[in-house]
Amino acid sequence: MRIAIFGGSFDPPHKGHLQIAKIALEQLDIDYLIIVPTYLNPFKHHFAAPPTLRLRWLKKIFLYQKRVKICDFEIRQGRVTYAIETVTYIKKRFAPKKIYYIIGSDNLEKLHLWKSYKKLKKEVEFVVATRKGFKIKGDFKKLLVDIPISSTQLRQKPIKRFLPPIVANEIIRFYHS
Ligand SMILES: Nc1ncnc2c1ncn2[C@@H]1O[C@H](COP(=O)(O)OP(=O)(O)OP(=O)(O)O)[C@@H](O)[C@H]1O
Ligand SMILES: O=C(O)c1ccc[n+]([C@@H]2O[C@H](COP(=O)([O-])O)[C@@H](O)[C@H]2O)c1
Repeated sequence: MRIAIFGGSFDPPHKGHLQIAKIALEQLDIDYLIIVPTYLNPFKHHFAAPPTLRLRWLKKIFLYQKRVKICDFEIRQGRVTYAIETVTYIKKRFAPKKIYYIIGSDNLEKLHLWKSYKKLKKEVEFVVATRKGFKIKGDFKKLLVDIPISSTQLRQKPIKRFLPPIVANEIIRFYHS
């Protein structure tokens, strides 16, 4: 089996994430895309929406996509979880032949600081989604994403057109009422 892992805070999920998933399924030679919401990103200090709510939004969004799995491994840990732990778990659970790990280009600058980076690099092939304002330095497989939105912007301001329609109202209610 060949898979791609797409980890993220998804606080909230938005159309940039949807485009990454769509392009990954179209362009990477994978059987499954495994989306892994964080409990808390190792480089962040807090989340706004609780982990179980972010998990629920993702499950709703991808309900009918058979090649997408939402993995609650990190959320079940109830603490900061490192990508190397998640990869180790996924290797045991699915025994994949190939693992891609998808990140946006904004995450590239600090990628070398991820826990056990050297080991991680041997276990996975990083794939980088383009993001306006963040150049891609290095030789990575790329996903050409062009949705100029971030979760930060959506926490500050409700912009419905950038939200996944099925959960848009719920998300706006959570952050803005
Ligand atoms: N619009 C986008 N274009 C390309 N990559 C993106 C985009 N939005 C998120 N990503 C990437 O998807 C992954 C998950 O993103 P995350 O959930 O942190 O969203 P975010 O919009 O970056 O959130 P925040 O503003 O809170 O940092 C990260 O690797 C991030 O770089
Ligand atoms: O493993 C690490 O050291 C590490 C450090 C920083 C970020 N990550 C992961 O990178 C993914 C993207 O994070 P985020 O918050 O930008 O969506 C998410 O799955 C994080 O857990 C992982």
